[in-house]
Amino acid sequence: MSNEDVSNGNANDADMSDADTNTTNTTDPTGRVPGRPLLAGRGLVKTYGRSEALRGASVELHRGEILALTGASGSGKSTLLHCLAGMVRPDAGAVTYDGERLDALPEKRLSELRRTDFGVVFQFGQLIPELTALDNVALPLMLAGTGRAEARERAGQWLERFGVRGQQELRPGEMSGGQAQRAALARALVTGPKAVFADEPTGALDSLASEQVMTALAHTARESDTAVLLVTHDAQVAAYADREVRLRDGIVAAQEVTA
Ligand SMILES: Nc1ncnc2c1ncn2[C@@H]1O[C@H](COP(=O)(O)OP(=O)(O)OP(=O)(O)O)[C@@H](O)[C@H]1O
Repeated sequence: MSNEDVSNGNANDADMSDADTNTTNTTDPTGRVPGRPLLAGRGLVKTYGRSEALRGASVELHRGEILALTGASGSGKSTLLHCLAGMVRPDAGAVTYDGERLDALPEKRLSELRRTDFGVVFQFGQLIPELTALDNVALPLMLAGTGRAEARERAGQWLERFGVRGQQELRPGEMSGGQAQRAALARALVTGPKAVFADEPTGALDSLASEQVMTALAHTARESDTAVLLVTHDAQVAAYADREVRLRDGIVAAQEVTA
């Protein structure tokens, strides 16, 4: 089931109120969920030099929802994820997080929000190579003020939960790609974020490791009502999402229910 051009806003529609998004109690054919989204981008435009990465894309992410962003290489998926995660400021349009205009926040408040409310997982290299898996996962807790012993204990529980047992004292270079990626997920989730941004989290993994990572991510998201924005090229990975939004040339070309 697919709906063409259902969600491209225009930058003038960027301001969003509850009334905009709360007009129905039924899920529409695109799978869009009623009620105020946790995170929304409206009419997002981002240009790099002569390259128009986003040309007015709009997308909504709800609590507990796993949303796959798909599309050809260069269609703007990562740029959209970066705008929604507050890592890149759009040239036009609005990003609203929990009722607050994210794109207009001062850098200090934005960094704080990213630390407290968001988790990120990328394709490669986000673990600190000098630290063990345990210390990598404990780090965000320590940065948030948790003491080292408690942070390490909680990190150990998260690693266990993600099936990283017996390798907690290994450094990332000593682990398999799948184990390292599950440790990276544990690190993204250990602080209890409301939203997780995963850009090709399984891009460097074989299909078994990819399945293990996605199962762990989907399970935790459901259990803790965490919203997940997932950029992927892989249809098998996108199948873990509740909904798929397909980008083409910087705008939303289609969205459909996948679950
Ligand atoms: N930091 C940047 N500097 C210059 N151009 C950029 C930058 N980031 C993205 N672009 C350009 O914007 C367009 C969209 O890129 P983006 O990475 O968002 O697409 P994508 O769909 O994630 O691609 P891929 O699947 O290949 O990762 C591309 O033409 C890209 O070259």
